[in-house]
Amino acid sequence: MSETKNPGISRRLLLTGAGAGGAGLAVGALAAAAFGGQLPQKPAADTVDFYGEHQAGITTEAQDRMHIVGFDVTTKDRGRLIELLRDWTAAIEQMAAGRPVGGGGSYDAPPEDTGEAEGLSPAHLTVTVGFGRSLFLDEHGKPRFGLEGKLPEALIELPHFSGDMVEEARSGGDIVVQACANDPQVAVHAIRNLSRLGFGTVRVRFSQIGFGRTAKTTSAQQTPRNLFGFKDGTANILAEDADALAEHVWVGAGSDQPWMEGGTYLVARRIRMQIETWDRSSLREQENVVGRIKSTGAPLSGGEEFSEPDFAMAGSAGPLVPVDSHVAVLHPSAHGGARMLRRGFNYTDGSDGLGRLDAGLFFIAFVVDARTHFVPLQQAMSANDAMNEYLRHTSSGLYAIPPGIQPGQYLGQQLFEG
Ligand SMILES: C=CC1=C(C)c2cc3[nH]c(cc4nc(cc5[nH]c(cc1n2)c(C)c5CCC(=O)O)C(CCC(=O)O)=C4C)c(C)c3C=C
Ligand SMILES: [Fe+2]
Repeated sequence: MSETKNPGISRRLLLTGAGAGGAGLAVGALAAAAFGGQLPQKPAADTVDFYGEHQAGITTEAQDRMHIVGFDVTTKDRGRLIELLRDWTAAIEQMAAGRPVGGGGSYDAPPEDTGEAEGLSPAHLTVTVGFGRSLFLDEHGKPRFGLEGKLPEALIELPHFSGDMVEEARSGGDIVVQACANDPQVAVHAIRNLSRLGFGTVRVRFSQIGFGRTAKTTSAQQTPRNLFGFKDGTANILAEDADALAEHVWVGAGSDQPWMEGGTYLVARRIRMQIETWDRSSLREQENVVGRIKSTGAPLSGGEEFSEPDFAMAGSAGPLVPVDSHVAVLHPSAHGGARMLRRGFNYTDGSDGLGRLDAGLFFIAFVVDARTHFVPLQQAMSANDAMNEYLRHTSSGLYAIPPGIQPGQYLGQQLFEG
């Protein structure tokens, strides 16, 4: 990764005095200026465009690291919420370009940027912001923030699925912020600085770090592996497939809420994987559960990784791809053609106190409508999927992801001013 930020003067050089003669206050003031981005900047490499028709972090190449946070809004003041969205937009734009947050600041005030990304590559940082149903309606069903009439029909309360062990404190939230990067420190820095800007307006409800991507979103990327050791993302919707994106991911012009045109819906499920049990199961069992060959990712009916599974091909004891295998249960042919853009991450969160790792998949998918593209699939999965024996769903969330913006606009402007 290249080091491309604030190449003029490094903060360490300034603070040690080695680069500026050592006079405390002058050095400090100069450091504050450099850190605030007031010196000439070279355009950073390793960046992903922040502005565009759609928000970054959806079809843009899946990075290796993620930090996702659900926030609850603590203010009742619509103007303050909009002000925060403006501040976040400015900060995200700066961080995505590899610059520190803020515009300088005073030496006698806390630095505007927390500093831990200084000197690092922007690492293809993307920050994606969305809104939960609870931003629109309070617990009594009363509109919040003057958003009456703005709740999309598709922004439903996700139902309880059989076997769910969902923890409320890890689920939902008024606002979701997904930061992805190829450097964990860059992703954490982004979330930390947005949380800091939100002090007094929002509070963190849940936070999850993912350490390895479990999907590919462009044809150039290799298919990664999940913690079951299987290739994951083989049949994903890719950025190059504009027709599939238009049909299954992007909200079109016919939606009940014009502000969502060009947006999408993010489904989040924290799924703990019973990896100790999995690791004691035979390779035959593992492959029958997934419906694919572990080493190559090819369907059990034959071919190579990207061959279509043949669910009718018979083996000696029934179909070669078992009817209760994950691939058979979730395949579009079983769901009226519905597909999703998966963009999840492996996670580990220490141990559970019983000698087992708390590890799994933080499942993230982007869909045009969860009522048609997620709920029926999750219902089928919880009823019929052999993989269930090894899974426990511990969180759940659905968020409306507004479209992208142009310079001068703020994230969510279509909702608040549309
Ligand atoms: C309801 C949606 C899905 C959940 C939840 C889910 C969890 C989950 N998946 C794996 C591992 C694999 N999934 C694979 C394919 C696949 N999964 C879903 C949906 C959900 N998965 C779909 C729609 C598909 C594609 C089906 C198809 O078109 O063939 C695969 C196979 C490789 C691939 O295509 O990606 C694996 C492996 C885990 C471990 C998991 C929960 C922890
Ligand atoms: Fe899956």
